[in-house]
Formats: sequence, C-alpha cells, structure tokens
Amino acid sequence: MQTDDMQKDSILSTLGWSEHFSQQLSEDETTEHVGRVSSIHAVLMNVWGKFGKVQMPLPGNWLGGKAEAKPTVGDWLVLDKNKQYPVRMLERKTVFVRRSPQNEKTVQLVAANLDTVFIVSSLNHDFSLSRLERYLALAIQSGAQPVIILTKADEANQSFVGSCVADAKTLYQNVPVLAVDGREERTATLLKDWCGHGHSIALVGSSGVGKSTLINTMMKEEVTLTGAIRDADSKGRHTTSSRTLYLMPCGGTIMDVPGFRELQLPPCEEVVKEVFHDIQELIESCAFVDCQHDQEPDCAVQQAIAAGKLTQRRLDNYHKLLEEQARTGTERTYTKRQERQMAPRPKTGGRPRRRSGGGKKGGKKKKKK
Ligand SMILES: Nc1nc2c(ncn2[C@@H]2O[C@H](COP(=O)(O)OP(=O)(O)OP(=O)(O)O)[C@@H](O)[C@H]2O)c(=O)[nH]1
Ligand SMILES: [Zn+2]
Repeated sequence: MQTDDMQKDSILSTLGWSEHFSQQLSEDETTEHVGRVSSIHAVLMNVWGKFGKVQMPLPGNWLGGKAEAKPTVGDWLVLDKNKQYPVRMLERKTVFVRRSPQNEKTVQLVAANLDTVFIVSSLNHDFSLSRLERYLALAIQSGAQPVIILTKADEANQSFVGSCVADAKTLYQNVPVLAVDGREERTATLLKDWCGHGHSIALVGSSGVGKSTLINTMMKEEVTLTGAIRDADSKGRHTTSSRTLYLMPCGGTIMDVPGFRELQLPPCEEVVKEVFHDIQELIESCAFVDCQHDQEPDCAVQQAIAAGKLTQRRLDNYHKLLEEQARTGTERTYTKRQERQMAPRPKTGGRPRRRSGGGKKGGKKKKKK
C-alpha cells in the first residue's frame, strides 16, 4: 500500500471507523465515500473522511420525520460518488439523546457513535450528586461508558474535593471519578486511557464547568473558545454554541457539547433503575410488593436510610426520575445495542411478598406466613 493510501486509511480508523460500520457497506460502496459528520450548522453538515472535510446540505427529504432518522454529529454517512450529498446513514453503535426541550414527546439527538461520555462538573456550586445521576442515566442510555470528571479541583478545599470524589464514586458501579485542574497539561495524561486510537469521547455538563478548557488541554492547542465565568454564582455564559468533533493528537476524537439549560431524560425507565440498582435491590426485600418506601413497616429502603447506607436525597431523586419517566410514556430504542440493554433483566431471588392492602402510606401489614 502507498504511504498516501495508508494515511488515508488511518484517518478513517482515527475517526472511529470500525468493523461495525464496514460490514454495513454493500459491494458497490467503498470507504472512499464514507465520512463522519464533524459538525452541523442549521442544514449544513461538515463531513470528514479520506477525502478531507467537505460541506454539504442535509437533503430536504431527510429534514422531516423522526429526529432519530436524521444525522447528528458523530454519525457515519455513505456519500455519493462526487461527495456532494449523503446517500444514507450507517447504523449507529451508540447515540446520546435527551428529551427535546420544545416537545416532551420527542427526543433531540446530541451525539452519535461515542465510546465514552465525560460527565463534567466543577468542584464549586455546580457540584450536584442528583445532576450527576441524571447525566449517568443519559450516558448509560447512550450505550457509551460514563466517566465523571470534576474540574476546578485547584480552587477547592482539599477535604471538599475528597468528599465529592468519594460521593460521586458511590453513584454507579465502578464509574471512574477524577478530580482535575482542566487547564493543566498533566490532565491529558490522566485521561489518556479513554483517548486511544479511534476512540470517541464527548464532554457533557453545565455551561462554564470547563468542557472547552479540557478539550483545549487534550488537543494541546486552543481549538475552542473558553469563557470566564461569573464569580457570584459559578454559572457559565454558554460560550460553546455548537457541537464539533475534533481529532486529538493521541489519535481519537473529542466532541464539545454546549452546556444544557434543560436536561430531561428520554424514555429510559430501565436505565434509571439500573443507575439506582442499590435501591432496586433493597426494594426486593421490602415486606410489601407495592411498598412506597415511605412509612410502611419492614421497608428495606427506609431501614437502609436509618442505617446510613442510603441517603434520602438519592431516594428522592430516584422517585423524581421515575415520575418523569411515567409522565412521558413508553420506552423507545435508538440503536441495536440499546435494544439489547433494554432487555428485561432476570429478577434477583427473594422471598415472596404481599400487597400492602391498597393503602398508599403505611399499608396494613398482613400476617407473615
Ligand atoms: N481554576 C480553574 N479554572 C478552570 C478550570 N477549568 C475551566 N476553568 C475556567 O472556567 C471558565 C469556563 O470554562 P469553559 O471551558 O469555557 O467552560 P465550558 O464548560 O466549555 O462552558 P460552555 O462552553 O459555556 O458550555 C474559564 O474561565 C476557564 O479558564 C479548572 O480546572 N480550574
Ligand atoms: Zn419499601
């Protein structure tokens, strides 16, 4: 193979091209005509492939219809022979979605084909365990691996940093949690495990938490604007206004996502239950099948709170997120992988339980068998 061809092939793998996509090509489609959407501005897309970057409009007949059917940043497209328009979109590996702020019944696609989602929060007033739980549900629903990055560790008191890291680690299985100064060069080294060749990362988090700063650090140059924040409330000013995919020097891609003002989950009840797997396990041991975990006798959830093993905050957020799910109807699936994740999990064993007798609170306890 000529050096030129090898370089062209390597750009595709750096962009994240893999077997998952190549097996979707038909015999007359070649990798000369595939590209990844690197940014979208209104109806204009930038598409990146062996040919470099080309700009093309989103075809009119792709504009209507469901949000899921339209390309978003990170999607792979097959282009026509002259690379002037997209012919079709390849099936996604993963996709990060949120509920559309304009219409509760629809979703908004944020980024596609991510391997890792960096959930960024700063170690100041922005730090909120409940918000992190919400982001974790979004990341897990996407099919990508979540990593929590706590920025501005340099400005915070060390014991606050330590307790925030410890608390964040308890939120979901073995979720990695790192406290960093996003402006420091060594932060790129700390994060290198998630930035290998062909890996795709997106950063999500409130405005002003330091997402663009982290991107510049990973890129080893200023590729995106960062904004000073208002000291009084630690809130950002929404410096980043569009989603853009960058090629990192270490050989993967990184995507900046504007800070969200509203962050509603898409339909994903099973994922919410997975994030709160500890509560789900406790529920299996409540005396009553329809326990509301409020004032019922023998409620394993309340017993765990009394014993300091679960916080009331986490239980309240669990109820809040499930109520949001109930309001917005049935679950939908966005990729094959997500479909598999949605498959009902086998129930853990447990003793047979009884109904509380219909009462919401303090249901009448029936005699144990
Ligand atoms: N001390 C300190 N300042 C930081 C750190 N990370 C970011 N900043 C500062 O925080 C401000 C906001 O950072 P940005 O990177 O623009 O935040 P953002 O999350 O990209 O904000 P949006 O683009 O609005 O979503 C800038 O002034 C950064 O210099 C950090 O780890 N330590
Ligand atoms: Zn209970």
